[in-house]
Amino acid sequence: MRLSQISFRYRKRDPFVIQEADARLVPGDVIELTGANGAGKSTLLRLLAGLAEPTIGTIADRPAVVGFAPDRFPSAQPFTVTAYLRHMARVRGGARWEPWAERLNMGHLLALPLGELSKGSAHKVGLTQALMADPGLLILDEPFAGLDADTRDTLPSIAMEIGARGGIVIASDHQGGLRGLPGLRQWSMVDGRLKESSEALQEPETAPRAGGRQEAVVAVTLPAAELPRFLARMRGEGYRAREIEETG
Ligand SMILES: Nc1ncnc2c1ncn2[C@@H]1O[C@H](COP(=O)(O)OP(=O)(O)OP(=O)(O)O)[C@@H](O)[C@H]1O
Repeated sequence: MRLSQISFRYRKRDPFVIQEADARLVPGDVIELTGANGAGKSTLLRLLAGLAEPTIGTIADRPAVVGFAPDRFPSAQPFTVTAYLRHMARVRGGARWEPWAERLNMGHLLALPLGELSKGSAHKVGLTQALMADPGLLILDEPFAGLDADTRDTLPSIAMEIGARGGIVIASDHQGGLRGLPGLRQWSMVDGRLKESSEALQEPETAPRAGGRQEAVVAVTLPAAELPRFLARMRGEGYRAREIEETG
């Protein structure tokens, strides 16, 4: 999936909220998006999800199935959690929501009306709805906000699993909930500009450069078609691995 020089503003004459963002996302990427309040994170996520179109520039090769868990789950709907998830499963062509509800510790919530849920519980409904369709692109807006401790611990492994089977995961996060995941890409929005930290590709400053060094960075060239499987395998073995350049 590729973002080519995308800029976005909500209305003509408004200032641009996103300015000339360029990025390439490949299967297996797990990305953390940070930035100050109002920096444009939610806007960028909505553009990635296809819920808004860039004012300028293009987004190409978006995976066919997108799961999106918004910052504020719209809980003012007259359904119980079960009725809502069943409905969404039908819309998603018979997707299975029950295993996700179990994994996200939602048993005690299923009979409750959506309107009675706390922010964290409503967020779990949003997560289940986003996960059930086995998305090729999973977009999570502040997924850790208000979550209970067990679910906070579960979410990074879910993100890794989706990456390992060739999906792309991007989550805006103030809380560092995905930090420490091998190969995590770190994006930040600063004054409407998208920046990527290249931390994952640098040797730590503390690592001696020769002799008994602790880490090494290697480049591997391989057929493009094998990239998702290769990245997933490396990450599965605990290495930080990501694509660094497009060749040919
Ligand atoms: N529907 C809208 N119409 C007009 N302006 C908007 C709209 N939604 C957001 N904005 C403006 O766009 C800018 C970026 O907002 P956005 O919600 O994308 O930021 P954010 O980084 O997600 O912030 P937060 O961390 O507070 O959620 C802000 O100045 C905001 O006021």
